[in-house]
Amino acid sequence: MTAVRLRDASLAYGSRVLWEGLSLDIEPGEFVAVLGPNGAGKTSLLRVLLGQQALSRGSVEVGGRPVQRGSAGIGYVPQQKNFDPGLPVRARDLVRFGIDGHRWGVGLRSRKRDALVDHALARVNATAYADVPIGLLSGGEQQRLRIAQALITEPDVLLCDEPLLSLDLSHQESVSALIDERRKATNTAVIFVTHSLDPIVDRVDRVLYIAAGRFRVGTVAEVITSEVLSELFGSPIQVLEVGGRLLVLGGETYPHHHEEH
Ligand SMILES: Nc1ncnc2c1ncn2[C@@H]1O[C@H](COP(=O)(O)OP(=O)(O)OP(=O)(O)O)[C@@H](O)[C@H]1O
Repeated sequence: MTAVRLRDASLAYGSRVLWEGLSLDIEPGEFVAVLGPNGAGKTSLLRVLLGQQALSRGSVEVGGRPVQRGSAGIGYVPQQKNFDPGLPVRARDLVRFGIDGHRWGVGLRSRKRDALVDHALARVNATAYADVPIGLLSGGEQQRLRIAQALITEPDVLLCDEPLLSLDLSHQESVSALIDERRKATNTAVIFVTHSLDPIVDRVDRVLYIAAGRFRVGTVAEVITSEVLSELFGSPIQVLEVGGRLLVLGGETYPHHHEEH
């Protein structure tokens, strides 16, 4: 069954159209990166999939059903803000909220919950700091816990909003490897909003690039080209390959790593 299906979907706030005519099927286990300049409507797309924002037109289904707020079939890693160092919440408490905040968890015995939390912590290699207050952990460690929280209900779809923001290179690599391993192990579809393709370019199956009220969908090689992006932005964009990286100049400047294709 298709993990996410959008049909002729449009989103406008008043007269401002963020995107329109978006038809897209995302398959189980597929890794889709969502790119675009600030304000293009990337987070709004995630909000649509979460059932927090209605489409202006068209339809959206997740797991073959119309989207539902609070569905256990969707895991969500929100845009990162570091936790306050004094916050009296341990790592395991944060992960546990992934169960307690859901109808999914109603009726589960306490021992069963503890076992699920331990398992989720182990899967993201966070057992060693399970009892540490989250505000004392590094950005990368905090991000692992958010991923554990999002995955504890075994969702079919994982939505990530800039999950690598403010992480150093080694944490960017380990967090994206973690997400990639998980989607392969459990066939979870991943929709990953990002400003930089660099850490995930080898992992993504397709890119959804949104700009100027329009969008393009395809592989990195199909979409990240001067021709396609200039047409999308409606102004000259240059995609340059420099030292094995792909640089997009104009519109907004993003460094993109590029593999030989
Ligand atoms: N509920 C709302 N009502 C009106 N306008 C909104 C609403 N939510 C978002 N917007 C506007 O829609 C635009 C798109 O917002 P969105 O957060 O989806 O963009 P984005 O692509 O995720 O941007 P960024 O890269 O900056 O995070 C923004 O200009 C935002 O101010």
